[in-house]
Parts: sequence; structure tokens; C-alpha cells
Amino acid sequence: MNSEFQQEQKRVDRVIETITERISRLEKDTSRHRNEVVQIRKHFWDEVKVNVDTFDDYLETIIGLRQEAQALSVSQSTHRHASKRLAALRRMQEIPYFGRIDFMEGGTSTPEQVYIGISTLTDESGEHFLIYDWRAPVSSVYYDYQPGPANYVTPGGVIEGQLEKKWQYLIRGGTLQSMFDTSLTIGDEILQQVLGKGTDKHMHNIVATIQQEQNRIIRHDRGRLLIVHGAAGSGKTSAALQRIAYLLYKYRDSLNADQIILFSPNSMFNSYVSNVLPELGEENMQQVTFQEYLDHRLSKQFQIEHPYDQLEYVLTASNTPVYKSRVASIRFKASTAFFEAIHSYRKSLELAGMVFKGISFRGTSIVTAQQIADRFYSHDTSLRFHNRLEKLKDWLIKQIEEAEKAERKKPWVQEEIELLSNEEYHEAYTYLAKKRGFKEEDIADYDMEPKALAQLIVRQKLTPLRKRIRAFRFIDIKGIYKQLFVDPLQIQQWLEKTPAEWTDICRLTVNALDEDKLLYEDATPFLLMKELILGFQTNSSIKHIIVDEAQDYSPFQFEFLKRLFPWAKMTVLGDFNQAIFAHASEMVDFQTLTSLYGSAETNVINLTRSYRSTKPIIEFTRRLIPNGDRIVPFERDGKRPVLTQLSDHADLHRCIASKVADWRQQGYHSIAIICKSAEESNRAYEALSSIEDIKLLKNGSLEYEQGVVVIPSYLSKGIEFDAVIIYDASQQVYGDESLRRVFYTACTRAMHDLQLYSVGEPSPLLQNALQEHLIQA
Ligand SMILES: Nc1ncnc2c1ncn2[C@@H]1O[C@H](COP(=O)(O)OP(=O)(O)OP(=O)(O)O)[C@@H](O)[C@H]1O
Repeated sequence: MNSEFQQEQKRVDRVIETITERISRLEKDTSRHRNEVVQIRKHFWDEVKVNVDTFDDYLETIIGLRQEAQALSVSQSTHRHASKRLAALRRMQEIPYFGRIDFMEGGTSTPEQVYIGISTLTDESGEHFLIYDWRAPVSSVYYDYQPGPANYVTPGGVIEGQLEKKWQYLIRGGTLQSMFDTSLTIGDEILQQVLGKGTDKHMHNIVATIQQEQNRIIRHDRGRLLIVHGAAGSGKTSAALQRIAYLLYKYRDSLNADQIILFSPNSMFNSYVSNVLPELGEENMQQVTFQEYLDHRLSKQFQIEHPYDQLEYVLTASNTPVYKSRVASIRFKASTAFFEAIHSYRKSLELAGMVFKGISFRGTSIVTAQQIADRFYSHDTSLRFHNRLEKLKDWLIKQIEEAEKAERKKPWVQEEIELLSNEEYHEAYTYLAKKRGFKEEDIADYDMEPKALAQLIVRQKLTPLRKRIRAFRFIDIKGIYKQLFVDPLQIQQWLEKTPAEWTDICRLTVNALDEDKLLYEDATPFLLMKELILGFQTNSSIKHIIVDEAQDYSPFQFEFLKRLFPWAKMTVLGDFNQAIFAHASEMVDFQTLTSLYGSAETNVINLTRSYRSTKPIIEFTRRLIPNGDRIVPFERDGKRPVLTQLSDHADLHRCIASKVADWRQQGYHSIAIICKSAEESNRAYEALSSIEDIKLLKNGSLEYEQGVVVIPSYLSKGIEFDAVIIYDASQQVYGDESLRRVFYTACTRAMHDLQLYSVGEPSPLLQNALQEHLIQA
């Protein structure tokens, strides 16, 4: 062992000693803070005297309450911070740092050794940094430069200097295992080691090996919209998560994790990425799928089709009669043209076309739908649309009041009074007495008049109706949306061109709405229509939204997100070669998105290097897509993918079982058998049930499971496996050109090994994968 290595190990030991001391000090502090919180909670009401007899007492009570609540909040926040710091220090006990730069600032003569880890550590004096946080300004030099002139940006300006040397350290369990002078060595040994390992149940942070182009994404801080277009496995999700950690660090005084939302493809993906931020000592951002949001807004009214059910239909129902129209409907309803048409339609409602629901009580009409419409269109059309609706609502409330007066004299009210139970009678009595100003002790003296009781009963019975009117439920949004499709010619007023299948699209939309079903392609347009009429529900507390797998969102959905989060900056990450939804063909690149905030507010970063898979796998998968040669594989050796042609399914299942056994022996922890659809997955799972511990992953699975799994292609998005089997890459299954992206997505999930089987002729999608890239067995 050379002396430099020994010196470095000694430094590691010293730093770990400091970390251990800090931990023991902090453990005492956190336990004290925890006790404080418990005590404040326990004695909260002892400390506050609740007295509301006089105004001064009341004021004193409020002030006391506020002081206690403040003390509790301060203690809770101190405790939270201390616990977070403690968690970070515990991780640093294992790996205190991973890199070092020797940086000589302009005007100085000795370089400073800057050690970089997941969090900052200073010496006892607090003046010298033993470790710099990877997000600190100076640490950017580590990621951005090779030895030579270098600079970094601080809030006070740009610091110029010279990067003398750059080191990578591999420290595990407090022991320095290796160190590389990366200014001398060629290739990235640590990255090789990281990528060569098996996959895990959870994604991990990549801070030790962030690449220069990824660092640009992480530290980007200009404009409203950042678009990242990157090849499969290029680190888009990883960069997005480290970006969140970076923003939380840089804006720690004004930004917290609750103000960031990650839109992710499914719940399983949420669990897969849930560890990255906590590993870096940060709290997780909010995570949501677009479907969850739609459900939250619309599921009371409708049964909304799940996007994966829509996808399953597209993948499996091509023989059904309405298939072509349905696919055309999905594409058309995702377009900005339809988004604009809905805006124009809503505008036209100012003059005609609103649909209302009549209001009736006990089977008798109070106001008919036609009367409501007449009233609405009798308003001055120069008033704002929403004000007209407000006026209409007030008028309807008045109609209810009129109806109320008339109802009081009707016989049903007397009958109701007679049927009141003692309890109800007493309740009504007490209520009316209090309303008349009687104090608790004088209530018994109150004489209840029968008229007042009748009034009360009618009022109560009409309360639900009043509530519905206040919530604008007299507007028939479904009727208004449906109207767009009832007369196929109507939409031509607002659209230059309708799809050829428009009449069929209209028919299938109306049929679904009549059954109170909302097809997935209708859900966002419907919600937009609703918001344009009733007013937009926006969320102004969110400062950043990150949309992963953005190729699966329609331009329509992006417009919607922009309106929903008016103050948020947006980071959008995707790969069009993995666009698997039928609506995705509406957007062939992210250029369309530039119009969202305008080009001055938009920046685009492309990632072309791919890290997930071995070089032979990438050399194969990139031949499956147009312009795939732009993808640069990371130099990691491995075996070439294998295509095995078989004659029947019995043979296929035998081969898969033996391949899985083989791979298990090689030590692979996660093996995926990827099928085209859920339908194929179910069949495969049944047939392969003899494989020990095999699991079926389906829509709704919340956890990403390790081991041997059968999974439909679209659910495997975003995640990765040690080894992948493409269940049946035959002409029969992947015969259609429209499946190219689904097929590519499935193949790019493999890290170390890829095996394709084909029952009968292989898919024509494999045509370009030359012999040199694919072993045919
Ligand atoms: N700089 C890096 N250092 C270490 N590992 C990396 C780095 N960049 C990417 N990886 C690894 O490469 C794999 C792919 O990364 P990630 O899932 O973020 O890519 P992606 O672009 O989102 O992929 P896809 O679009 O195919 O879902 C992960 O295992 C990730 O840890």
C-alpha cells in the first residue's frame, strides 16, 4: 500500500471520528427536542387558560394559544432538522465522501483540497470544511471540468481558477477501498463498478458519478420550462431527482419538499424512486400520477377509464370494429387543435348553447331548464361569463325562497310536523328558542309558534337544493360536453379539419357519456370544459413540477398543467422513442412544448449517452429505432442479446424456465419476463407458474418487486432489471409498426442480459438488428 493511500485512509479515519462525535452529540439533542415536543403537546391546554367571558379574556386566550402553538412549531421544526442531519451523518459514517478536487483560486498559490460528499461537515471551529456538500457552488467543478482552467458560480460572482487534480474515492463501511486520480486514468472505473452491480428494489442516488451533461440538468436555473430529451437509460429520472435535491439545498430558506410535485407514470414507480431523496438527507417531494389527479377531480361523477386500460385496448383490440375510430379519437382529443376548439366552444356559450338542469322539489318543478336558459341569455352579454353565472345563481336562490313561502302552507308540512319524533321536536324547539335570543336557562319559557316550525321544516328540506345551486350544479357540464358530439357537424365552426372518423368518434363518445363513463381521452378535455365554465381551480403554492416520462402526456395535458400550476417552473423529461400511448403520436418531439411558455422561457437539454445497459445491449436496442446511432453507449462489456426461435408455446415455457434457472445461478436478483400486454402477461404467468417465487406485476401493484416477475411492457417503464426476457418477439405479437416504441421500451429495461424468444417468425421490427448485434439461436 503506498503512503498516499495510507494518508488518505488516515484522513478518512479522522473524519469518521468527527462524524461519530457529532452523531453522539446530536443524538442527545434530538432526544431532548423530542421530549420537548412531547411535553408541549401533553401540557398544551394546561398552559393556555381558556376564558372568553370578556373581550379582553378572549384576546388573552387567543394570544396564549398562539404562543403555545408557536413554541410547538419551533420545537417540531428543530427536531425535524436535527433528525434529518442525524440521518445524513449516519450515512456519512459509512461513506463520508466520494470525490476531491485540488482547486487553485486565481490569485492564490496553493490549491485547496475540496472533499465532496452528500452533506457538509466542518471542523470544531466551524471555519474549515472537512467535507463540502455536492451541491455547494465549488463542487460543480468536480462534475464539470477536467484538469485545467475552471470556474464556478457563487452568489457573489464567478470564481476563476485552476483545477489541478481530481480524485474519486471508493469508501465503504468507513474503509477506503480504492482511489483514482481521474486526471490520469482513462474511463470511469467507479461508474463501471456502480453500473456493473445488480439492480436493487429501489433506485439509488448517483451523486458520486454525475456526468457533466447530467449536471447541467441538475443545476439548471433559468426560465420557466426545462425540457430534457434523453435516450433510454441516459439518467433522466436520476438527474430529475438529484435536481430536486439541488433545488432544496440552494433554496433551503424559501423552498420545501411540499412545494415540488413529481408527476410519475404509476404508483409502482413511486415506490421505486422513493429512496433517492432520503438517501441524500432530503424529504421526498409530492408524487402523483395524472390519473390520480383526474380521479380526485372527477370520480364522484364518472367512472373514469384508467390510462392502462385504454392502452391495453389499443394493444389488444385491433380486430374489433370500432378500433380505428377509437384510436383516431384518442389522437384527436389529445391535440392542441381540440384544446383550442374547446376554448372556442366555451366562448360560443356566451351567446347560446348552455345546458341547464331544471330544479324541482317533491316532484314539482320550481324552475325548468328552459326558464334557466332564458334567464341566463336575457343578461347583458357584455358582462363577464362568470358574473352572469353568479347572477343566475342569485336569481335561482330567490326562486327557492319564493317556493319556500308557498310550500309552508302545503299539507305535507303538517304531516311532517305530526311525524316528528320527541327528539326531533325538542331539537327544533331548542333551535328556534336560541334563534329568538333565549339563553340556555330561559329556553323553557319559549312558546313555539306552529308557523315557525313549518318554516323551519321547509327550510331544512330545501337546504340540499340550495347547496346544489350554490355549487352551480344546475349547470349540466356533461350535457354541454356531450353537445359537442351530438351533432357531428357542429364542431366545424371551431375547427379547420376534423378527423375522417369524426362521425364514429361522436357516436362512441356519446355512448360512453350516456353510461356515465369517461373514456381516458375525454377526461382532461372534460375537466377543462368544466373549469372554463366554473372557473379554474389553480394551485399557487407549488413552485416546481417535474414531469417524468413526459412523452406519454398529450399537448392538451401540458396546457392543462400549465393552467393548474400558474406559478410553477416545469421540468419535463422524456424520450419519444418510448412513447407508448396512442395519443403520443400527436407530439413527435418536444418542439411543440416550446410554445407553452415561449422560447425565451424554454431551455432544451439532450442526453445521448446511455448508462443502464451493457454496450452490446445498447448496440442492439439502438438499431430498433430511427436515428438510434445517435445514442452513445457507456463502455461496459457484456454478452450480446440472443434471439431464439421456437416452434410452439410449450417449448417457449420450457426454455424460459431453464433460462431463469441459469440466470438465478449467475446471481441475478431481478429478472423480468416482459410481455406486450396484461392479457399476454396473465397467460404467461399461468403457464410459467412452476418457476419458484414467480410474481405477476399488474396495474395497481404498488411495490416494485424483485425476483422473477412477469410484467406488461407499459408497466416496466422507467424501471430496470438485471436480466430481461422478451416473452414472444414474434411476427404474430409484434407484427405492427405501431408497436415499435413499445418493443424498444421493453428491450431497454435490461441492464446486463437480454434474451428474446419468438414463437414462429420473428418480428419485422428486428429487421435492422444485424447478426453482429444479435445472436440468433
Ligand atoms: N451518472 C450516473 N452514475 C451512475 N449511474 C447512473 C448515472 N446515470 C444514470 N445511471 C444509472 O443508469 C440507469 C438508468 O437511469 P435512469 O432510470 O435515470 O434513466 P432514464 O433516462 O430515466 O431511463 P428510461 O427513460 O429508460 O426510463 C439507472 O440505474 C441509473 O442509476
